[in-house]
Amino acid sequence: MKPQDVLAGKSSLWIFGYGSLVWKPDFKYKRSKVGYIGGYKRRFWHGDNFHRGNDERPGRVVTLIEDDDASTWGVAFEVSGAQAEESLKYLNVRETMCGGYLTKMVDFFPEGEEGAPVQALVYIATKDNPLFLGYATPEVIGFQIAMSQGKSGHNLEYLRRLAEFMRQRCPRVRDDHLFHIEAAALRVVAVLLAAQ
Ligand SMILES: N[C@@H](CCC(=O)N[C@@H](CS)C(=O)NCC(=O)O)C(=O)O
Repeated sequence: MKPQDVLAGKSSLWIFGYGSLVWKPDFKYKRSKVGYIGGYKRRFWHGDNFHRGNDERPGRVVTLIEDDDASTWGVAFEVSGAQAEESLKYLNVRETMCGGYLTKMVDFFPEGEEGAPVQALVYIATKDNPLFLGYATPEVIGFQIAMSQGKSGHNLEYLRRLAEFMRQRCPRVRDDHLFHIEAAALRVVAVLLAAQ
């Protein structure tokens, strides 16, 4: 796949989303497919002081951490021609608000399709990103998410919509990290409501 062919509309580019992109791509695309990439685990280890948090109280969003034994489920979006140009321009702005994400081409395996994987572009926030927060327990992450909000909305919305996507579109996939954090965040909300 040559970039000039994608921009000329002669071939397509697939963009893999695994965080907010699965429920809010906010760019035009030809079609989308649910599926997974191998060699990475999704973790709420990246800070966000814009979309879902601020400088005083950064939110937590997901990134991908290399792990040969892991896979991450999400959605790949097919773009071509003007759509490709517009989506890449848009994502470069959206993702750089969180300190910037690297881009990589990875093998994407569409659900239910036997053939060869599709090459897809993925945005990854690496450990040397200034906003990288790294490991914390589900309780700590859940608390941070329950208490953060930014210009795109509350961090809880980000968490709940990703969890809902996994429950509805990938019901057979086990994602303990995601669901333990969701349960922890909801416990914080319950305590705050009870204290009112
Ligand atoms: N690269 C991730 C997106 C990670 C992510 O959620 N990035 C934040 C920026 S740090 C975002 O787009 N937030 C938009 C929002 O929270 O509405 C994906 O493939 O879904």
